[in-house]
Amino acid sequence: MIVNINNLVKRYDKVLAVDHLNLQIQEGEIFGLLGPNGSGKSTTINCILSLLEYDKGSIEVFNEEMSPESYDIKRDIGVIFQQVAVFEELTVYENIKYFCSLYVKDKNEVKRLTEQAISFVSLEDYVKFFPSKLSGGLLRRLNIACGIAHKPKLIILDEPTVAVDPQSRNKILEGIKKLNEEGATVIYTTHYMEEAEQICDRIAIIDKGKVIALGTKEELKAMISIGEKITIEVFSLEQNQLQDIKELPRVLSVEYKGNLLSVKLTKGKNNLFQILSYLMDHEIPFQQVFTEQPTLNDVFLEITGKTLRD
Ligand SMILES: Nc1ncnc2c1ncn2[C@@H]1O[C@H](COP(=O)(O)OP(=O)(O)OP(=O)(O)O)[C@@H](O)[C@H]1O
Repeated sequence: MIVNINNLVKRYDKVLAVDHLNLQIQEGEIFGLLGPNGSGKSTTINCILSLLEYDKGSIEVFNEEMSPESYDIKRDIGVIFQQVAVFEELTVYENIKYFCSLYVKDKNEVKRLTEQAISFVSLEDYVKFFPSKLSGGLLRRLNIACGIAHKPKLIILDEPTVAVDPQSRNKILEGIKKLNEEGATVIYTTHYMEEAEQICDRIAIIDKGKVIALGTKEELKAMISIGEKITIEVFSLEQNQLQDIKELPRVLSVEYKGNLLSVKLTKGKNNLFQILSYLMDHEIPFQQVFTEQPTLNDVFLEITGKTLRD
């Protein structure tokens, strides 16, 4: 067990930010904390790091109780916060080297680790740049390189891709996967469900300071009734026909808006076939057809009644 959180409660005056939260994070996993803004992700991270005092509960990191003075534990943790924290007067290379040398004494080792961190976030072409000359995405990549250069066993990233361009976002996600393959355990907070699906081995969905669902993405999707979403471009549909489709086997809900018929169904064979057969039997013309698996947003919606991106 790398992190063990039991019954964590954290209040800010009247706001209950973390509400009896339990989490056990295993060695070697990329663990996602997925939840909307204000759900308590950053507060949980700050409690894990003992940067915040909490009201109740216990937190162990590497099987030891975490406290503000746990310097040995903190040495093995790399944290990347949302806010970029680098030195403006140092170049990309010098910044990473500086942060690495806070933990590593041997100069050759610092050089090797600095170069490796640069390659992890693909900043090879920018080593001589000063931070003020970097785009937002490149700056975030530099921030990450500074946090991971000393090869921590546990890497915590708090929403590292918010407002980052797609190219930098992909580099960041690829870098995190590489670090994990090399042995680091990763805690990754995000409100982007696609990212959680893309890189996380297990995901805790958080809402109002509570874990409302936990598992692999497959396990989470199996918790809900929706198995498939079918969307068909249909140009004219009568109310009674819509009702007929609603009554087909396994159909959970039907919506018809702007020439798009959207049908949610439970898992089953021939879901698409039965809907297309109905349209053809009734000589209802249709064009484009899409089918989708449920997303983590559907999981969130079914459990909480609201979407992840309100
Ligand atoms: N310093 C603070 N003082 C008072 N309330 C706070 C403070 N920090 C956070 N909160 C509140 O605690 C709750 C949890 O916030 P937190 O920042 O942990 O959520 P989050 O999931 O990380 O959201 P975000 O992605 O927006 O940072 C929210 O209601 C927030 O307004």
